[in-house]
Amino acid sequence: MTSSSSFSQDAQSLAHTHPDGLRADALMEEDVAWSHEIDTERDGEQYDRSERAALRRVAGLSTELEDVTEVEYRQLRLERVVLVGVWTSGTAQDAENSLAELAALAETAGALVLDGVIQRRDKPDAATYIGSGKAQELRDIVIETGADTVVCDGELSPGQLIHLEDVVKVKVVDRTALILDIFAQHAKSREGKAQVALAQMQYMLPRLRGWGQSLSRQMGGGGSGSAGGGMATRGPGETKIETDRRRIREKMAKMRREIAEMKTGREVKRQERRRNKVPPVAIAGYTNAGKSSLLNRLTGAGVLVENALFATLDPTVRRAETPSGRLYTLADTVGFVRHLPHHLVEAFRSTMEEVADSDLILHVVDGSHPAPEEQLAAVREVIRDVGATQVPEIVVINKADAADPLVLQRLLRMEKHAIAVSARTGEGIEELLELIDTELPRPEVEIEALVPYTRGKLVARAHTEGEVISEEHTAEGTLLKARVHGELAAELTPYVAVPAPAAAVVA
Ligand SMILES: Nc1nc2c(ncn2[C@@H]2O[C@H](COP(=O)(O)OP(=O)(O)OP(=O)(O)O)[C@@H](O)[C@H]2O)c(=O)[nH]1
Ligand SMILES: [Mg+2]
Repeated sequence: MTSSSSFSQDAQSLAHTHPDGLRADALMEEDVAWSHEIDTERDGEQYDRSERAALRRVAGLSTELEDVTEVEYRQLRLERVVLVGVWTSGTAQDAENSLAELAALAETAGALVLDGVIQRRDKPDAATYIGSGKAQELRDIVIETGADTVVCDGELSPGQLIHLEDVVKVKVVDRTALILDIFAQHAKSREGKAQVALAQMQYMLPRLRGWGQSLSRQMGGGGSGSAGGGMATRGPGETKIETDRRRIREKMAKMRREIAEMKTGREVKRQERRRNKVPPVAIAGYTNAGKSSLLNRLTGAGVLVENALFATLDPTVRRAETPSGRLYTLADTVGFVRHLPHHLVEAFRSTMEEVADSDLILHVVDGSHPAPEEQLAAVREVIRDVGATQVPEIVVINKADAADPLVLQRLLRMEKHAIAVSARTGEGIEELLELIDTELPRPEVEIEALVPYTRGKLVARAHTEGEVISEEHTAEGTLLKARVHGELAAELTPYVAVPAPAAAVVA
């Protein structure tokens, strides 16, 4: 794990203030339910005996490298993790896909995945996420593999995290913490960093561990024992945790103010872009679908227009040109992921507003993924969330080079507005560019004007901001036939030779 990772840092920095680690002192509802759960635990009786008899091991999750020297090197800096999921519904394949995605997330965060297990249950255990017996087995796997962290495939309550940690005796993190960590590592802009930090604090706040009621409950529960620490710290610990909570709250309030200020700056920039009348196109899609690759493919091949005006654009917004010469901006966006932590959806709402504000969405989906339909649905949920349903969408089925042709056919049949491409090989990219050209809203006014050479700038603007139909250099000036936006049309009015017929006004 790199030093920039807060996956480990979070725990470490908090461990500085709390030698006992992270410990919630507020009892959550789940905790209350716990004692009942222990006596009445009957998990999975309706499933196959074999399924509940053992934790189901998911093969092929290990990322252990062949090269010994590299393994040693990685082990120095990576966390060694065991994944655990609760399979409540769907097929075994669904459950394995979910765990495979968790493995990919863990690797993205810089962890080394040693093993993964799934337990079939009606619902996650209220106390320890997986059943208490299975938690003991998990402890054995942790010892066997030498793991230092367990990653759960869901959002665990503060109580569940504590109780499971007490059984497996290594750090337990959940999917939410993992995603927050990845976002923290990847956020580049000041605003993005602040938003993630805020979301992390929000997540951590109820999860700070202190020696409060949870300890006495733990001791009462018996068996699992408490994870180190010492009761001598109980009194002062409670006070300390309160001070820390207050400090975190103050910091969060300060960050909210800062984010609000940054948002104003971004708003100004966006309005500037709007004023330039360059239609914005947003690339959205599930994480790893190939959004950035597509951005590079679409704008990299000499199409990128160098323009000082846009030098201040966010680095992920590029200028591009359609085959017919119309300019548009192409924005890469944060990748979506299933069960995006709620705090993060809130925090990134502003970033995703770019999507709602665009004239066209390129919805990228990985055609080679085992469940592309689910990815499409997950992304659409977020698109709905940010109120972008009215924006036209092109479904770009990417990785056609690696996808099963039958799956591609199925997707193309299902999605009316879809195209199969490969950002890697360039297959289908020409067609996509054409499609963008037809889907982009067209400038509304068609004009024909004789522009004197002294006003050559207007002709240049017609090229960048509108669509030039024809252009002819005459003795008196440029005879221009073009489709432009209202503002430019007004500026061109003095030179209009033949007034545009009403029928030429295109909606
Ligand atoms: N085979 C194949 N792989 C591709 C293609 N496009 C992208 N990839 C690979 O898919 C992976 C993800 O690509 P990215 O462009 O980073 O995906 P992204 O959607 O921007 O991902 P996030 O920013 O993490 O959400 C990379 O390893 C790419 O090399 C493609 O057309 N074919
Ligand atoms: Mg990307």
